[in-house]
Amino acid sequence: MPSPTASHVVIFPFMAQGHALPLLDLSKALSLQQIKVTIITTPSNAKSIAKCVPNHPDIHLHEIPFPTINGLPIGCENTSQLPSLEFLLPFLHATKQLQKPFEEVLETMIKSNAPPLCVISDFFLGFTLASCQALGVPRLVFHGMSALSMAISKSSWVNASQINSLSMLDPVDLPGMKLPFTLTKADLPAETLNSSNHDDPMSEFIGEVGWADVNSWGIIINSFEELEKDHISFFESFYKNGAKAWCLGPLFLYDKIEGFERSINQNQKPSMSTQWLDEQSTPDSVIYVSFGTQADVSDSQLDEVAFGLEESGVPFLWVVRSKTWSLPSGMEEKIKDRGLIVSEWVDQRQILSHRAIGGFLSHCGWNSVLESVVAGVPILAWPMIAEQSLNAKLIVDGLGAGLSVKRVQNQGSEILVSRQAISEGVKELMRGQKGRSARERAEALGRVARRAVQKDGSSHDTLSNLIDRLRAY
Ligand SMILES: O=c1ccn([C@@H]2O[C@H](COP(=O)(O)OP(=O)(O)O[C@H]3O[C@H](CO)[C@@H](O)[C@H](O)[C@H]3O)[C@@H](O)[C@H]2O)c(=O)[nH]1
Repeated sequence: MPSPTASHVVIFPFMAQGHALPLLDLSKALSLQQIKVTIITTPSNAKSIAKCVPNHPDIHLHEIPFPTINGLPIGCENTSQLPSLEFLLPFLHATKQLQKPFEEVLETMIKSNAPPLCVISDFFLGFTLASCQALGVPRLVFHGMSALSMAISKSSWVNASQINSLSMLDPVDLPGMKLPFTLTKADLPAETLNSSNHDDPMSEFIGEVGWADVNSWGIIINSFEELEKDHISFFESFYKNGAKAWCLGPLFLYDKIEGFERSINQNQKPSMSTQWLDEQSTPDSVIYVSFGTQADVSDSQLDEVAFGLEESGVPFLWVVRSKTWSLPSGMEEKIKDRGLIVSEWVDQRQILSHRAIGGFLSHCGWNSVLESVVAGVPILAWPMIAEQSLNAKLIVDGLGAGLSVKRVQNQGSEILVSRQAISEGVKELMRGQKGRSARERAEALGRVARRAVQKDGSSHDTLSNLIDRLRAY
């Protein structure tokens, strides 16, 4: 049992940028509340984490070795290093072997009279619950998604047999849930409809970590109450033992709070993207294009993006992750005065807040959605995998802060977006009336989001309440 004076939290992020980054920002939020943080991670992830968390006396990294298993390339310690998403399941199974070293870290803390107030660990690291329960430490689970998406996913998992009898574009009604948009079966993450398929290994894994999820002490949500208040109690109803959901976001805003700005070397040259954006003299004139860290986009689809951006006539900054793709021939010459394509990691938050950026063609990962909204940048939504369709529906239909790119399902399962659809969507977002009104909505929402983490804001107060509850546990 943690002592009432303990002021120490253990954070164990999943090894994927979209999941880890918000928890690193949470460590900064906690240290602002005089809470010490130990971040548990593996050696290669520790190197990138060290670049993101400031050199702060209250934030420590503790490394545990990543296991070597058959079916996973050696040295692969982060989903961004996987050759393709096909390796995700072996990767997820490998992380289960982190249980023993994780438990040893907790045991050492307890033996040395420094038990943590709680462990905050990712949904995918379900094994942490058993260790926490055995050692009497509360586990808070973190999903990286909004409460709305989580509530829809959990309800669809429970109601899968009824939903499976519908056709893809039929509206889905989830009992007890008030949705801010019309939901169809096509919007739902594939795994959520597989709950009764015991032969599907991914569903089996989700079922396993899902059990640990609902038996956790609480849930950390990277979102803010003003956005989620209509779904929180429905979401909490899936949890046992009265677990509470704590909306603490947008967590990345803690990165900007005084004392925690990522250390910037004054002599360091601005990045190529920043230099290029600085040269764009018209505010809101450039569209930023990025599809996150997980989705695999085929080379032929990337060709369509290139042609679509070129046809739109709109200046663009595009981050491409593919190692195999190159620009179609003749394209470099056509776009050289109007577009910048980069293949390295960029500071997306900084880019979105640049005055030249006026729109974001995005896959709608939840972090990107939050970062765009906070910057007052409307989204051209192109969801690809996981719960991204739900985020896209929320931003476009629920909040009016974006537009949808037109997607067409071809004969196979691939969804193709044509160059015309990209060009039309980009032009409407950047220069059309619908884009203008989406920008106004994004700006208004951004103001609410920023207020949430300020003193007396909803997320700020919720964090203080959470710490009080943990101290009283
Ligand atoms: O060059 C880059 C690329 C990405 N990022 C950052 O990386 C994060 C990416 O997160 P997100 O936009 O959520 O995309 P993914 O990592 O692809 O998202 C995964 O994780 C999300 C959070 O759980 C889910 O919503 C998505 O469906 C899932 O694919 C964001 O903070 C970006 O700012 C950069 O800073 N620079």
